[in-house]
Amino acid sequence: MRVSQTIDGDTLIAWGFRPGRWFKDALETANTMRAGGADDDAIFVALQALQPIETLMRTNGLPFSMLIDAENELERANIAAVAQHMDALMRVPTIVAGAVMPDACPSGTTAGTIPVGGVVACEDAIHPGFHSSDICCSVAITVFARKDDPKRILDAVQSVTHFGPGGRDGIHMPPDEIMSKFAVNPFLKGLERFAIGHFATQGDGNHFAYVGHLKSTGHAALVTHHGSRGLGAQVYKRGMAVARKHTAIHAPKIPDHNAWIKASSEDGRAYWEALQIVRLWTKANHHAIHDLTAAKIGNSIVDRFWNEHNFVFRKADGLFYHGKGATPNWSAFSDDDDGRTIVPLNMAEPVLLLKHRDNKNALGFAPHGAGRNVGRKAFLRENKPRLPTGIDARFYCGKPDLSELPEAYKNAASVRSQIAKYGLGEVIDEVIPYGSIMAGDWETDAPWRKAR
Ligand SMILES: Nc1nc2c(ncn2[C@@H]2O[C@H](COP(=O)(O)O)[C@@H](O)[C@H]2O)c(=O)[nH]1
Ligand SMILES: [Mn+2]
Repeated sequence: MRVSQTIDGDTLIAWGFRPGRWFKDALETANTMRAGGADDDAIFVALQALQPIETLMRTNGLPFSMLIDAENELERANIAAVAQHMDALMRVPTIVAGAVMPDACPSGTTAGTIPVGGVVACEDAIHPGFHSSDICCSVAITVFARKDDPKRILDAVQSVTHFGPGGRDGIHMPPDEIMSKFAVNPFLKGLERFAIGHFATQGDGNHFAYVGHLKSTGHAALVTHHGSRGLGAQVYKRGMAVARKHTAIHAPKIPDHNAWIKASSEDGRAYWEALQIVRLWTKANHHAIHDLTAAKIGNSIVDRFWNEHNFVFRKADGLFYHGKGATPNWSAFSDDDDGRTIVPLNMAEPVLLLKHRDNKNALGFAPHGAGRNVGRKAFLRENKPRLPTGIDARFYCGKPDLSELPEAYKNAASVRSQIAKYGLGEVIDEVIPYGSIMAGDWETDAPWRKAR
Protein backbone atom coordinates (compact mmCIF):
# COMPACT_ATOMS: atom_id res chain seq x y z
CA MET A 1 0.00 0.00 0.00
CA ARG A 2 1.08 3.58 -0.85
CA VAL A 3 2.53 5.61 2.04
CA SER A 4 1.17 9.16 1.88
CA GLN A 5 2.41 11.82 4.22
CA THR A 6 -0.76 13.68 5.13
CA ILE A 7 -4.03 11.93 5.64
CA ASP A 8 -7.19 13.87 4.94
CA GLY A 9 -10.78 13.11 4.07
CA ASP A 10 -9.94 12.47 0.43
CA THR A 11 -7.36 9.88 1.49
CA LEU A 12 -9.98 8.03 3.54
CA ILE A 13 -12.46 8.14 0.65
CA ALA A 14 -9.74 6.86 -1.71
CA TRP A 15 -9.19 4.00 0.72
CA GLY A 16 -12.90 3.12 0.39
CA PHE A 17 -14.29 4.54 3.63
CA ARG A 18 -17.76 6.12 3.63
CA PRO A 19 -17.66 9.76 4.78
CA GLY A 20 -19.56 10.72 7.92
CA ARG A 21 -19.22 12.37 11.30
CA TRP A 22 -16.81 9.60 12.32
CA PHE A 23 -14.20 11.04 9.89
CA LYS A 24 -13.23 13.65 12.52
CA ASP A 25 -12.11 10.95 15.00
CA ALA A 26 -10.70 8.83 12.17
CA LEU A 27 -8.45 11.65 10.91
CA GLU A 28 -7.25 12.37 14.41
CA THR A 29 -6.32 8.70 14.92
CA ALA A 30 -4.76 8.38 11.46
CA ASN A 31 -2.57 11.45 11.81
CA THR A 32 -1.51 10.57 15.36
CA MET A 33 -0.47 7.13 14.07
CA ARG A 34 1.28 8.69 11.10
CA ALA A 35 3.20 11.06 13.39
CA GLY A 36 4.29 7.98 15.33
CA GLY A 37 5.64 6.43 12.12
CA ALA A 38 2.79 4.04 11.20
CA ASP A 39 2.42 3.07 7.53
CA ASP A 40 -0.82 3.14 5.53
CA ASP A 41 -1.57 -0.55 6.10
CA ALA A 42 -1.45 -0.20 9.87
CA ILE A 43 -3.56 2.96 9.76
CA PHE A 44 -6.08 1.32 7.40
CA VAL A 45 -6.56 -1.59 9.81
CA ALA A 46 -7.03 0.78 12.77
CA LEU A 47 -9.62 2.80 10.86
CA GLN A 48 -11.57 -0.30 9.90
CA ALA A 49 -12.11 -0.93 13.59
CA LEU A 50 -13.27 2.67 14.10
CA GLN A 51 -15.73 2.76 11.20
CA PRO A 52 -19.27 2.64 12.64
CA ILE A 53 -21.42 -0.33 11.71
CA GLU A 54 -24.46 1.06 9.95
CA THR A 55 -27.79 -0.04 11.38
CA LEU A 56 -30.41 -0.21 8.64
CA MET A 57 -34.17 0.13 8.60
CA ARG A 58 -35.89 -3.28 8.40
CA THR A 59 -37.32 -4.05 4.99
CA ASN A 60 -40.49 -5.41 6.60
CA GLY A 61 -42.20 -4.10 9.71
CA LEU A 62 -42.63 -6.37 12.75
CA PRO A 63 -46.21 -7.34 13.58
CA PHE A 64 -48.07 -5.23 16.15
CA SER A 65 -51.43 -5.43 18.00
CA MET A 66 -54.34 -3.25 16.87
CA LEU A 67 -56.72 -3.06 19.84
CA ILE A 68 -59.12 -0.69 18.15
CA ASP A 69 -62.48 -0.90 16.38
CA ALA A 70 -64.22 1.25 13.80
CA GLU A 71 -67.94 1.97 13.74
CA ASN A 72 -68.12 4.27 10.75
CA GLU A 73 -66.26 5.48 7.67
CA LEU A 74 -64.38 8.20 9.55
CA GLU A 75 -63.12 5.69 12.09
CA ARG A 76 -62.14 3.22 9.37
CA ALA A 77 -60.09 5.92 7.67
CA ASN A 78 -58.50 6.85 11.00
CA ILE A 79 -57.56 3.25 11.75
CA ALA A 80 -56.14 2.76 8.25
CA ALA A 81 -53.93 5.85 8.69
CA VAL A 82 -52.77 4.67 12.13
CA ALA A 83 -51.95 1.19 10.77
CA GLN A 84 -49.96 2.72 7.91
CA HIS A 85 -47.85 4.77 10.33
CA MET A 86 -47.34 1.76 12.59
CA ASP A 87 -46.29 -0.41 9.68
CA ALA A 88 -43.55 2.10 8.76
CA LEU A 89 -42.62 2.61 12.42
CA MET A 90 -42.18 -1.12 13.09
CA ARG A 91 -39.28 -1.12 10.59
CA VAL A 92 -37.18 0.98 12.97
CA PRO A 93 -34.43 -1.45 14.04
CA THR A 94 -34.56 -0.71 17.79
CA ILE A 95 -38.26 -1.63 18.10
CA VAL A 96 -39.11 -5.16 19.18
CA ALA A 97 -42.88 -4.91 19.86
CA GLY A 98 -45.75 -2.50 19.26
CA ALA A 99 -49.41 -2.00 20.11
CA VAL A 100 -52.21 0.44 19.30
CA MET A 101 -54.86 1.51 21.85
CA PRO A 102 -58.56 2.19 21.14
CA ASP A 103 -58.04 5.98 21.28
CA ALA A 104 -55.40 6.00 18.53
CA CYS A 105 -55.07 8.65 15.84
CA PRO A 106 -52.13 9.85 13.70
CA SER A 107 -49.97 12.54 15.31
CA GLY A 108 -48.15 13.69 12.20
CA THR A 109 -48.07 13.24 8.45
CA THR A 110 -44.52 11.94 7.97
CA ALA A 111 -44.63 8.16 7.47
CA GLY A 112 -43.67 6.25 10.60
CA THR A 113 -44.64 8.97 13.08
CA ILE A 114 -45.74 7.21 16.25
CA PRO A 115 -49.53 7.70 16.53
CA VAL A 116 -51.28 8.99 19.62
CA GLY A 117 -52.35 5.79 21.37
CA GLY A 118 -49.20 4.01 20.16
CA VAL A 119 -46.83 1.94 22.29
CA VAL A 120 -43.44 0.59 21.22
CA ALA A 121 -40.88 -1.44 23.18
CA CYS A 122 -37.25 -0.76 22.22
CA GLU A 123 -33.96 -2.43 22.94
CA ASP A 124 -31.21 -0.22 24.40
CA ALA A 125 -32.80 2.87 22.87
CA ILE A 126 -34.73 5.91 24.05
CA HIS A 127 -36.50 7.73 21.22
CA PRO A 128 -37.40 11.29 22.24
CA GLY A 129 -39.80 11.46 19.29
CA PHE A 130 -41.82 8.59 20.75
CA HIS A 131 -42.67 10.39 23.99
CA SER A 132 -42.86 13.71 22.07
CA SER A 133 -42.29 17.26 23.29
CA ASP A 134 -44.94 17.29 26.01
CA ILE A 135 -42.83 14.92 28.10
CA CYS A 136 -44.85 13.26 30.85
CA CYS A 137 -48.20 14.67 29.82
CA SER A 138 -50.30 13.20 32.60
CA VAL A 139 -53.51 13.17 34.58
CA ALA A 140 -53.76 13.57 38.37
CA ILE A 141 -56.72 13.25 40.72
CA THR A 142 -57.28 14.55 44.24
CA VAL A 143 -60.36 13.56 46.23
CA PHE A 144 -61.43 15.99 48.94
CA ALA A 145 -62.69 14.96 52.39
CA ARG A 146 -65.71 17.25 52.62
CA LYS A 147 -68.52 17.07 50.07
CA ASP A 148 -67.92 20.58 48.80
CA ASP A 149 -69.83 22.74 46.36
CA PRO A 150 -68.18 21.91 42.98
CA LYS A 151 -68.61 25.47 41.72
CA ARG A 152 -66.58 26.70 44.69
CA ILE A 153 -63.85 24.21 43.82
CA LEU A 154 -63.80 25.20 40.15
CA ASP A 155 -63.70 28.90 41.12
CA ALA A 156 -60.78 28.12 43.42
CA VAL A 157 -58.81 26.26 40.72
CA GLN A 158 -59.42 29.07 38.28
CA SER A 159 -58.05 31.58 40.79
CA VAL A 160 -54.90 29.63 41.77
CA THR A 161 -53.58 28.49 38.41
CA HIS A 162 -52.91 29.96 34.99
CA PHE A 163 -53.90 28.63 31.57
CA GLY A 164 -52.36 29.62 28.28
CA PRO A 165 -48.82 29.83 26.98
CA GLY A 166 -45.84 30.89 29.07
CA GLY A 167 -45.46 31.02 32.81
CA ARG A 168 -45.85 33.26 35.81
CA ASP A 169 -42.38 34.41 36.79
CA GLY A 170 -41.76 32.25 39.79
CA ILE A 171 -44.89 32.94 41.80
CA HIS A 172 -44.67 29.39 43.14
CA MET A 173 -41.40 27.54 43.58
CA PRO A 174 -40.89 23.87 42.67
CA PRO A 175 -39.48 21.72 45.51
CA ASP A 176 -35.76 22.22 46.24
CA GLU A 177 -34.99 18.52 45.89
CA ILE A 178 -36.09 18.74 42.24
CA MET A 179 -34.36 22.04 41.44
CA SER A 180 -31.07 20.93 43.00
CA LYS A 181 -30.73 18.22 40.34
CA PHE A 182 -30.71 20.58 37.36
CA ALA A 183 -27.15 21.87 37.54
CA VAL A 184 -25.57 18.42 37.23
CA ASN A 185 -27.57 17.10 34.27
CA PRO A 186 -26.59 18.22 30.74
CA PHE A 187 -30.19 17.95 29.52
CA LEU A 188 -31.50 20.15 32.39
CA LYS A 189 -28.69 22.57 33.09
CA GLY A 190 -29.77 26.15 32.40
CA LEU A 191 -33.48 25.30 32.20
CA GLU A 192 -34.24 26.41 35.77
CA ARG A 193 -36.16 29.47 34.55
CA PHE A 194 -38.68 27.23 32.74
CA ALA A 195 -39.04 24.96 35.77
CA ILE A 196 -39.70 27.95 38.04
CA GLY A 197 -41.63 30.20 35.67
CA HIS A 198 -44.05 27.51 34.51
CA PHE A 199 -44.65 25.96 37.92
CA ALA A 200 -48.31 25.67 39.03
CA THR A 201 -49.55 26.47 35.51
CA GLN A 202 -51.73 24.37 33.21
CA GLY A 203 -50.76 25.34 29.66
CA ASP A 204 -53.09 25.30 26.68
CA GLY A 205 -54.56 22.94 24.05
CA ASN A 206 -56.59 20.22 25.71
CA HIS A 207 -55.02 20.63 29.12
CA PHE A 208 -57.81 20.91 31.63
CA ALA A 209 -58.84 21.17 35.26
CA TYR A 210 -62.02 19.14 35.76
CA VAL A 211 -64.19 19.05 38.88
CA GLY A 212 -66.78 16.40 39.67
CA HIS A 213 -67.78 13.87 42.27
CA LEU A 214 -66.99 10.20 42.70
CA LYS A 215 -69.81 7.94 41.59
CA SER A 216 -69.02 5.60 44.51
CA THR A 217 -69.04 8.00 47.48
CA GLY A 218 -70.14 11.40 46.19
CA HIS A 219 -66.87 12.99 47.32
CA ALA A 220 -65.68 15.98 45.31
CA ALA A 221 -62.66 15.40 43.08
CA LEU A 222 -60.31 17.53 41.02
CA VAL A 223 -58.66 16.05 37.91
CA THR A 224 -55.93 17.96 36.05
CA HIS A 225 -54.30 17.21 32.69
CA HIS A 226 -51.03 18.76 31.57
CA GLY A 227 -47.39 17.88 30.92
CA SER A 228 -44.02 19.34 31.70
CA ARG A 229 -44.73 22.68 30.00
CA GLY A 230 -41.78 24.67 28.65
CA LEU A 231 -39.35 22.63 30.71
CA GLY A 232 -40.20 19.38 28.93
CA ALA A 233 -40.24 21.08 25.53
CA GLN A 234 -36.66 22.26 26.07
CA VAL A 235 -35.47 18.86 27.33
CA TYR A 236 -37.11 17.25 24.30
CA LYS A 237 -35.30 19.68 21.99
CA ARG A 238 -31.97 18.75 23.57
CA GLY A 239 -32.83 15.05 23.52
CA MET A 240 -33.73 15.17 19.83
CA ALA A 241 -30.45 16.93 19.00
CA VAL A 242 -28.42 14.21 20.77
CA ALA A 243 -30.57 11.48 19.19
CA ARG A 244 -30.12 12.91 15.69
CA LYS A 245 -26.37 13.08 16.20
CA HIS A 246 -26.20 9.49 17.45
CA THR A 247 -28.43 8.17 14.67
CA ALA A 248 -26.62 10.12 11.95
CA ILE A 249 -23.45 8.22 12.87
CA HIS A 250 -24.84 4.75 13.50
CA ALA A 251 -27.96 4.62 11.34
CA PRO A 252 -27.86 7.48 8.83
CA LYS A 253 -30.74 6.10 6.77
CA ILE A 254 -33.21 6.30 9.67
CA PRO A 255 -35.43 9.41 9.41
CA ASP A 256 -35.01 12.16 12.01
CA HIS A 257 -38.33 11.61 13.76
CA ASN A 258 -37.30 8.01 14.52
CA ALA A 259 -33.85 8.97 15.89
CA TRP A 260 -32.73 7.50 19.21
CA ILE A 261 -30.21 7.83 22.01
CA LYS A 262 -28.37 4.63 22.94
CA ALA A 263 -29.78 4.00 26.41
CA SER A 264 -26.62 2.41 27.79
CA SER A 265 -24.39 5.31 26.66
CA GLU A 266 -23.42 8.24 28.87
CA ASP A 267 -25.93 10.40 26.98
CA GLY A 268 -28.57 7.71 27.40
CA ARG A 269 -28.08 7.52 31.15
CA ALA A 270 -28.17 11.31 31.48
CA TYR A 271 -31.32 11.56 29.34
CA TRP A 272 -33.05 8.84 31.34
CA GLU A 273 -32.16 10.71 34.54
CA ALA A 274 -33.45 13.99 33.05
CA LEU A 275 -36.75 12.29 32.15
CA GLN A 276 -37.16 11.11 35.75
CA ILE A 277 -36.58 14.65 37.05
CA VAL A 278 -39.04 16.09 34.52
CA ARG A 279 -41.48 13.45 35.73
CA LEU A 280 -41.06 14.56 39.35
CA TRP A 281 -41.49 18.21 38.32
CA THR A 282 -44.71 17.39 36.46
CA LYS A 283 -46.12 15.42 39.37
CA ALA A 284 -45.23 18.30 41.73
CA ASN A 285 -46.88 20.70 39.27
CA HIS A 286 -50.20 18.82 39.42
CA HIS A 287 -49.99 18.59 43.19
CA ALA A 288 -49.13 22.27 43.62
CA ILE A 289 -52.34 23.22 41.78
CA HIS A 290 -54.35 20.69 43.80
CA ASP A 291 -52.82 21.83 47.12
CA LEU A 292 -53.41 25.51 46.35
CA THR A 293 -57.02 24.63 45.55
CA ALA A 294 -57.43 22.59 48.76
CA ALA A 295 -56.01 25.48 50.79
CA LYS A 296 -58.30 27.99 49.08
CA ILE A 297 -61.46 25.98 49.81
CA GLY A 298 -60.21 24.85 53.23
CA ASN A 299 -60.76 21.16 52.51
CA SER A 300 -58.49 18.22 53.25
CA ILE A 301 -57.41 15.45 50.91
CA VAL A 302 -58.48 11.81 51.29
CA ASP A 303 -57.10 10.28 48.11
CA ARG A 304 -54.67 11.23 45.36
CA PHE A 305 -52.92 9.45 42.48
CA TRP A 306 -51.71 10.15 38.97
CA ASN A 307 -50.54 8.54 35.71
CA GLU A 308 -48.34 9.79 32.91
CA HIS A 309 -49.18 9.06 29.24
CA ASN A 310 -46.32 10.56 27.17
CA PHE A 311 -43.35 8.82 28.68
CA VAL A 312 -40.79 5.99 28.61
CA PHE A 313 -40.83 3.15 31.11
CA ARG A 314 -38.28 0.43 31.71
CA LYS A 315 -39.65 -3.01 32.53
CA ALA A 316 -37.93 -5.99 34.16
CA ASP A 317 -37.23 -7.37 30.65
CA GLY A 318 -34.79 -4.45 30.18
CA LEU A 319 -36.76 -2.95 27.27
CA PHE A 320 -37.77 0.71 27.05
CA TYR A 321 -41.54 1.02 26.61
CA HIS A 322 -42.52 4.27 24.96
CA GLY A 323 -46.14 5.40 25.34
CA LYS A 324 -47.30 8.27 23.15
CA GLY A 325 -50.75 9.00 24.51
CA ALA A 326 -50.91 5.60 26.22
CA THR A 327 -51.08 4.97 29.97
CA PRO A 328 -49.03 2.36 31.82
CA ASN A 329 -51.40 -0.22 33.18
CA TRP A 330 -49.26 -2.79 34.97
CA SER A 331 -48.81 -2.92 38.72
CA ALA A 332 -45.79 -1.12 40.18
CA PHE A 333 -44.81 0.44 36.84
CA SER A 334 -43.32 3.15 39.05
CA ASP A 335 -42.52 3.61 42.73
CA ASP A 336 -45.62 5.75 43.19
CA ASP A 337 -48.07 3.56 41.27
CA ASP A 338 -51.07 2.52 43.35
CA GLY A 339 -52.76 0.15 40.90
CA ARG A 340 -55.24 2.55 39.31
CA THR A 341 -55.35 4.14 35.84
CA ILE A 342 -57.13 7.44 35.10
CA VAL A 343 -58.86 7.73 31.70
CA PRO A 344 -60.50 11.07 30.84
CA LEU A 345 -62.86 11.05 27.84
CA ASN A 346 -64.16 14.58 27.28
CA MET A 347 -65.35 17.48 29.43
CA ALA A 348 -68.97 16.27 29.50
CA GLU A 349 -68.23 12.61 30.26
CA PRO A 350 -67.12 10.86 33.43
CA VAL A 351 -63.40 10.36 34.04
CA LEU A 352 -62.88 6.60 34.34
CA LEU A 353 -60.83 5.11 37.15
CA LEU A 354 -59.59 1.66 36.12
CA LYS A 355 -57.97 -1.11 38.07
CA HIS A 356 -54.76 -1.99 36.20
CA ARG A 357 -54.77 -4.95 33.89
CA ASP A 358 -51.41 -6.03 32.51
CA ASN A 359 -52.60 -7.15 29.10
CA LYS A 360 -49.69 -8.63 27.10
CA ASN A 361 -51.25 -7.74 23.73
CA ALA A 362 -51.40 -4.13 24.86
CA LEU A 363 -47.79 -4.39 26.12
CA GLY A 364 -49.29 -3.54 29.53
CA PHE A 365 -50.83 -0.20 28.48
CA ALA A 366 -54.31 1.35 28.51
CA PRO A 367 -55.83 4.15 26.41
CA HIS A 368 -55.19 7.64 27.79
CA GLY A 369 -58.49 9.13 26.68
CA ALA A 370 -61.06 8.94 23.91
CA GLY A 371 -58.78 10.30 21.17
CA ARG A 372 -59.84 11.92 17.92
CA ASN A 373 -60.84 10.62 14.52
CA VAL A 374 -59.62 13.72 12.72
CA GLY A 375 -57.19 16.51 13.59
CA ARG A 376 -58.32 19.82 15.09
CA LYS A 377 -58.33 21.83 11.85
CA ALA A 378 -60.07 19.15 9.81
CA PHE A 379 -62.68 18.82 12.56
CA LEU A 380 -63.42 22.56 12.52
CA ARG A 381 -63.67 22.61 8.72
CA GLU A 382 -66.45 20.01 8.82
CA ASN A 383 -68.20 20.79 12.11
CA LYS A 384 -69.80 23.63 14.02
CA PRO A 385 -69.74 22.22 17.55
CA ARG A 386 -71.89 23.76 20.27
CA LEU A 387 -70.99 24.22 23.91
CA PRO A 388 -72.20 21.25 25.96
CA THR A 389 -75.18 21.89 28.22
CA GLY A 390 -75.46 20.64 31.78
CA ILE A 391 -71.85 21.29 32.72
CA ASP A 392 -69.95 24.40 33.80
CA ALA A 393 -67.57 24.65 30.82
CA ARG A 394 -65.11 27.52 31.26
CA PHE A 395 -62.38 28.93 29.05
CA TYR A 396 -59.65 30.84 30.84
CA CYS A 397 -59.12 33.43 28.11
CA GLY A 398 -62.87 33.87 27.66
CA LYS A 399 -63.25 32.37 24.19
CA PRO A 400 -64.03 28.66 23.70
CA ASP A 401 -61.64 26.52 21.73
CA LEU A 402 -64.18 24.72 19.54
CA SER A 403 -61.69 22.00 18.67
CA GLU A 404 -61.78 20.92 22.31
CA LEU A 405 -65.52 20.43 22.71
CA PRO A 406 -66.83 16.88 23.27
CA GLU A 407 -67.83 16.36 19.62
CA ALA A 408 -64.16 16.70 18.63
CA TYR A 409 -63.40 13.41 20.39
CA LYS A 410 -64.32 9.83 19.62
CA ASN A 411 -67.54 8.44 20.98
CA ALA A 412 -66.90 7.93 24.69
CA ALA A 413 -69.21 4.91 25.03
CA SER A 414 -67.45 3.17 22.17
CA VAL A 415 -63.97 3.73 23.67
CA ARG A 416 -65.31 2.53 27.00
CA SER A 417 -66.69 -0.66 25.48
CA GLN A 418 -63.37 -1.30 23.69
CA ILE A 419 -61.57 -1.01 27.05
CA ALA A 420 -63.80 -3.86 28.27
CA LYS A 421 -63.65 -5.85 25.01
CA TYR A 422 -59.84 -5.81 24.79
CA GLY A 423 -59.33 -6.35 28.52
CA LEU A 424 -57.54 -3.05 29.12
CA GLY A 425 -58.78 -2.42 32.64
CA GLU A 426 -61.77 -2.75 34.89
CA VAL A 427 -63.76 0.40 35.68
CA ILE A 428 -63.83 0.60 39.49
CA ASP A 429 -65.12 4.16 39.85
CA GLU A 430 -65.96 7.27 37.87
CA VAL A 431 -65.74 11.02 38.40
CA ILE A 432 -69.09 12.48 37.34
CA PRO A 433 -68.55 15.90 35.74
CA TYR A 434 -69.59 19.22 37.25
CA GLY A 435 -67.46 21.33 34.96
CA SER A 436 -64.00 22.14 33.74
CA ILE A 437 -61.59 24.88 32.69
CA MET A 438 -59.33 24.91 29.65
CA ALA A 439 -57.22 27.67 28.14
CA GLY A 440 -59.70 28.32 25.33
CA ASP A 441 -58.86 29.99 22.05
CA TRP A 442 -56.24 32.39 23.44
CA GLU A 443 -54.58 32.92 20.09
CA THR A 444 -57.30 35.09 18.61
CA ASP A 445 -58.79 36.77 21.67
CA ALA A 446 -56.35 36.73 24.59
CA PRO A 447 -57.08 39.34 27.28
CA TRP A 448 -53.32 40.01 27.68
CA ARG A 449 -53.15 40.78 23.94
CA LYS A 450 -56.04 43.23 24.14
CA ALA A 451 -54.36 45.01 27.05
CA ARG A 452 -51.34 45.90 24.92
N1 LIG B 1 -62.43 15.04 31.01
C1 LIG B 1 -61.91 15.65 29.95
N2 LIG B 1 -61.21 14.92 29.06
C2 LIG B 1 -60.68 15.55 28.01
C3 LIG B 1 -60.84 16.93 27.79
N3 LIG B 1 -60.18 17.27 26.66
C4 LIG B 1 -59.61 16.14 26.21
N4 LIG B 1 -59.91 15.11 27.02
C5 LIG B 1 -59.44 13.71 26.91
O1 LIG B 1 -58.10 13.65 27.34
C6 LIG B 1 -57.30 12.95 26.39
C7 LIG B 1 -55.94 13.57 26.44
O2 LIG B 1 -55.38 13.77 25.19
P1 LIG B 1 -53.84 14.11 24.90
O3 LIG B 1 -53.48 13.32 23.69
O4 LIG B 1 -53.71 15.57 24.69
O5 LIG B 1 -53.07 13.71 26.09
C8 LIG B 1 -58.05 13.08 25.07
O6 LIG B 1 -57.89 11.94 24.27
C9 LIG B 1 -59.50 13.22 25.49
O7 LIG B 1 -60.17 12.00 25.44
C10 LIG B 1 -61.61 17.66 28.75
O8 LIG B 1 -61.80 18.88 28.61
N5 LIG B 1 -62.11 16.99 29.80
MN1 LIG C 1 -51.95 14.53 27.45
